[in-house]
Amino acid sequence: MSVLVVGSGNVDLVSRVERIPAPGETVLSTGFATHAGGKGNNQATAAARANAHTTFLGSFGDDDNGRRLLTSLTDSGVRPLVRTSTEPTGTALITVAAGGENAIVVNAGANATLTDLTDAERTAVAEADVVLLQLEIPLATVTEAAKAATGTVVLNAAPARPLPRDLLESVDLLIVNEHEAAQLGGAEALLDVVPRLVVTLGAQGAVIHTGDTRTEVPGIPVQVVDTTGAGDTFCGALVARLDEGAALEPSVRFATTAAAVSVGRAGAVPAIPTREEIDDFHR
Ligand SMILES: Nc1ncnc2c1ncn2[C@@H]1O[C@H](COP(=O)(O)OP(=O)(O)OP(=O)(O)O)[C@@H](O)[C@H]1O
Repeated sequence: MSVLVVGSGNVDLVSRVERIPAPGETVLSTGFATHAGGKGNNQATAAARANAHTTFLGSFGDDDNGRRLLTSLTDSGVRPLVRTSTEPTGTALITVAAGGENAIVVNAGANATLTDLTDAERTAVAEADVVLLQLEIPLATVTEAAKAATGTVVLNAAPARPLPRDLLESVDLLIVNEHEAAQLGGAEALLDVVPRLVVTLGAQGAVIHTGDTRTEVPGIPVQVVDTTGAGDTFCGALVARLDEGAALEPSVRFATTAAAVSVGRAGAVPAIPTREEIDDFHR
């Protein structure tokens, strides 16, 4: 069994400030850190740490940030199938104010060059048992991968944007948060096109929609430290369980536990739990 994640990799450059600077203004940072990020990178990491045999297909620059992402992926057990672009590795410049307010500038960089899959890339897509996609790479590539897949196609439609019908028709399972669900026309409209839908509800957990059935999976109460990447942990863990042959409901319960562990810890990638940590959570 195997999971292929086709998606983005970014390096997050995070500066803490007293307040967000106004245009033209310079403020001094009170702390700085860089982290591996991007939804594709995070979700591949989550799937691999949950024990799935995971490959990541993406595009990084020939630069220190790209090498950093590759190291982060391989350290988590992900097999990288990564192009080297002449564009720089994607970055997110994140400014976080003391009150929690933030201002973010994203440069897609190499992620935007992940177009026109090569024969080897199409073969990897076709051979995967589960293909997991998000929307931080060109939409045409997401659609191309969804159509080339022969296994289960899971789309996390984030960040939200209008989706072509032929993409949705290739999706077996759609995962969205409640804002994305609303932006895409609501659960009922989506279920006209996709057979299975999971809507995540933050601390409340998630709802599974399949045909006429609606199943609520409650969130697990935890002391919240940092919710960054909770959605990515949820998606990666969910596909790891699906890939083992588990049904959707137990897979969503497993993902809810994994995401709860991650919100109890700081950061995105550092907070993503291993299989052992997820299994131990209830003991
Ligand atoms: N405060 C919380 N307590 C427990 N679990 C949480 C909490 N917040 C999120 N989760 C878990 O993470 C899952 C995804 O969270 P959410 O619905 O906020 O998605 P998201 O908006 O994509 O997340 P993010 O953008 O913060 O990564 C939820 O379904 C839930 O299982």
